[in-house]
Amino acid sequence: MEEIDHLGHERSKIEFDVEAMKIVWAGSQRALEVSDRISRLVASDPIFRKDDRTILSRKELFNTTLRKSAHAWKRIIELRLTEEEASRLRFYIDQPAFMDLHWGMFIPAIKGQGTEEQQKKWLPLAYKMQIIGCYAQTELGHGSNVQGLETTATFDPKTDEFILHSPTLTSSKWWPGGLGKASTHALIYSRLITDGQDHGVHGFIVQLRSLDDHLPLPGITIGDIGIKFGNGAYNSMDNGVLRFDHVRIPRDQMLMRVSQVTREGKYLQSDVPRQLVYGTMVYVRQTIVSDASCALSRAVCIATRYSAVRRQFGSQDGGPETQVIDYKTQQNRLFPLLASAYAYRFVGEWLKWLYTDVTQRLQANDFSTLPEAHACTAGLKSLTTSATADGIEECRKLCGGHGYLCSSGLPELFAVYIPACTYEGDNIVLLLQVSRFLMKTVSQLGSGIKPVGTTAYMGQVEHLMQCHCDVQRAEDWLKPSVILAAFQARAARMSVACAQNLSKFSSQEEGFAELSADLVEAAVAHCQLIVVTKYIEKLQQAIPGKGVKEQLAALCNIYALSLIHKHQGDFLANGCITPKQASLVNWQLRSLYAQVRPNVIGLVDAFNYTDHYLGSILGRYDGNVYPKLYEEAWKDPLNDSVVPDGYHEFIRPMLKQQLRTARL
Ligand SMILES: CCCCCCCCCCCCCCC/C=C/C(=O)SCCNC(=O)CCNC(=O)[C@H](O)C(C)(C)COP(=O)(O)OP(=O)(O)OC[C@H]1O[C@@H](n2cnc3c(N)ncnc32)[C@H](O)[C@@H]1OP(=O)(O)O
Ligand SMILES: Cc1cc2nc3c(=O)[nH]c(=O)nc-3n(C[C@H](O)[C@H](O)[C@H](O)COP(=O)(O)OP(=O)(O)OC[C@H]3O[C@@H](n4cnc5c(N)ncnc54)[C@H](O)[C@@H]3O)c2cc1C
Repeated sequence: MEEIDHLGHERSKIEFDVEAMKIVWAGSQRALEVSDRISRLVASDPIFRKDDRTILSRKELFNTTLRKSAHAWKRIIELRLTEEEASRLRFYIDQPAFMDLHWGMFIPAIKGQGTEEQQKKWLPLAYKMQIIGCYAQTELGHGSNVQGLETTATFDPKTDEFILHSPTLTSSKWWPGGLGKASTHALIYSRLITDGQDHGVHGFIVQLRSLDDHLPLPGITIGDIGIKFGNGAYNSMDNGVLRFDHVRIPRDQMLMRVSQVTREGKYLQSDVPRQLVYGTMVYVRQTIVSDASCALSRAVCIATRYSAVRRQFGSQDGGPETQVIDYKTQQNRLFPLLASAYAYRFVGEWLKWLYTDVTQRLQANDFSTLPEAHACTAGLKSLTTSATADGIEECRKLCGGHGYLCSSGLPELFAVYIPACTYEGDNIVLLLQVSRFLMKTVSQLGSGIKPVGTTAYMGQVEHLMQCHCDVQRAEDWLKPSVILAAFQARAARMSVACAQNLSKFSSQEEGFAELSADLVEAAVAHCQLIVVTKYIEKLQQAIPGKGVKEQLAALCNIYALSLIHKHQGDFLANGCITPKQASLVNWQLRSLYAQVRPNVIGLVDAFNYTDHYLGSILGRYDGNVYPKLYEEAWKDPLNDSVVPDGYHEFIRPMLKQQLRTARL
């Protein structure tokens, strides 16, 4: 039967080159080719099916994780996939798994914190999957406060070993993904003790399970921490609990790039800053920003396609009702999310560059950009994950009742995504790190130290404190210089206000505690400025393809102006814009929505997601929503029998009872 494209009418209206936009989204022609090929490979392989995931029991679900991971590894070897292709394969399989932690944290931690010798020993084993590793930092009692971890690694000079021990219940490792059932090894973060002296938290490679029968090694208690939020979702991951009872490991299993313990038990600190122990988190936070653009774009793709299919009200003379995407309220909720997905894509690209740059500098013993890399990764991770979690939920609501069905794909996407606001650093805790960085920058302004990088704008603080926005007509809001000036003035004024208020407290610590809510808002303003700046910089590059740059520019303006509208309290209270200018923002937004409206289906098609990856009936490429929703309902196990299993036991006696009561 010929397939009908129910969105064909929408596609016929698109005014730009969607294929060229796909390249921009993917990052390059080659990246698009890899993504396209691998996503189709996954979609066509029945082992990677996921449409039944929300109705599987926990054990069945975990079993599919093991089966999919083993099959993925087999395909990686058979097809001789490169590291990039293998990582795309895991991405499109789209099921959280111990492999994510093995490749995403265990290996990067050894690379970042291990000596050359340690890397030579452990990396080949890990690359060949002859060991499976996880990243075990968090404990039952401490997650955010890494310095508060309680697990101890005490050096025993007699045997040249460390003794790993969990002294209290709260010192139990708790949460690490892959720890519960799959990992054979872990990177354990614990307090290093030599000669009775506590040197703080360090990383150790520890074998947990036998490589022959997978049983825990002596002294190790290990298991899964239990079911998490939502059906399917993150429950495919074996987040674990682990306790040590005086477990011995050789001395050379402490990661020794940052500091060393000699054979004699002497503790030596190298020139490398101590914060490098936190380096793996910086790396992962950077990847999480790009992941946010993937998760948000996925939800937006579903909500946009469905909004073009769905019709409510407005039928005239028996004609079709109005597509819900044509309601201005729908556009006002949806289009800023579409714009955010693109904005996070570009800031994610930039952050990747920043991370690569800082890594190269670290290798050359230049640590000067580490504080900025920490602040940017922490802040942008926080900003993008919070907005994405909220955005996915908004997309569910944009799809009305059908968005609440698991077959819309949105409940599972939400459930799997929301812990991103917590893992790799609670979002508020991370914003407080950004605000510390900002307060330090402000305090150094008078001392001749010139702010650079993302805080360079603070160098013009005197101007930014008193400048006025010169918008007079709605179109003035389309000028990048006007947008940047408003965001810079807002960020600078909020930071300076915090710094001035901090100086009123007798100690910095007390001030930070009291003003933490304001400090978090100043950090958000700074991070939003970074996203807007990087988007505007992206538009200054050559971008080929008919109409592509114009669409991207419209989305950039929607992103920036919708933020000004949402946070107009900040902009008005700090005198960055006037009430009249705030109302002109809305006029301009409405006109931008009209400009992108004919193109929105093209803008989500440019994500190039397969129906398998989207996992949503509402977001199907062909828009054939209703017949497929109807078909899907009958697949529910409740519909296996016409009369439910419990009828004779529960329904029938109740009905009969009611009959007797009625006769009485
Ligand atoms: C539908 C299906 C979809 C399927 C999708 C499938 C895909 C999903 C797969 C996703 C996989 C994701 C897996 C997630 C795995 C999660 C792992 C984890 O969560 S690991 C644990 C992470 N833990 C944290 O992030 C803890 C947060 N806490 C901290 O980072 C720190 O403790 C702290 C920074 C908050 C505080 O540290 P402390 O030492 O107490 O700090 P100070 O504030 O005193 O700072 C001292 C000094 O150091 C600087 N600093 C701090 N951190 C860093 C750093 N990382 N790098 C560089 N510098 C750092 C700080 O700025 C201070 O500097 P100073 O100059 O002294 O001011
Ligand atoms: C799905 C998932 C996967 C994970 N995977 C791993 C893993 O693989 N390996 C690993 O080691 N860990 C992992 N974690 C643990 C994760 O890193 C921690 O949960 C996270 O760092 C937050 O720490 P916490 O749980 O201690 O939160 P808490 O710090 O206890 O936070 C509780 C509340 O207190 C607030 N708060 C805390 N400190 C402050 C402060 N100074 N100022 C103001 N407010 C504050 C927070 O904002 C939050 O609202 C995972 C967690 C989840 C949910």
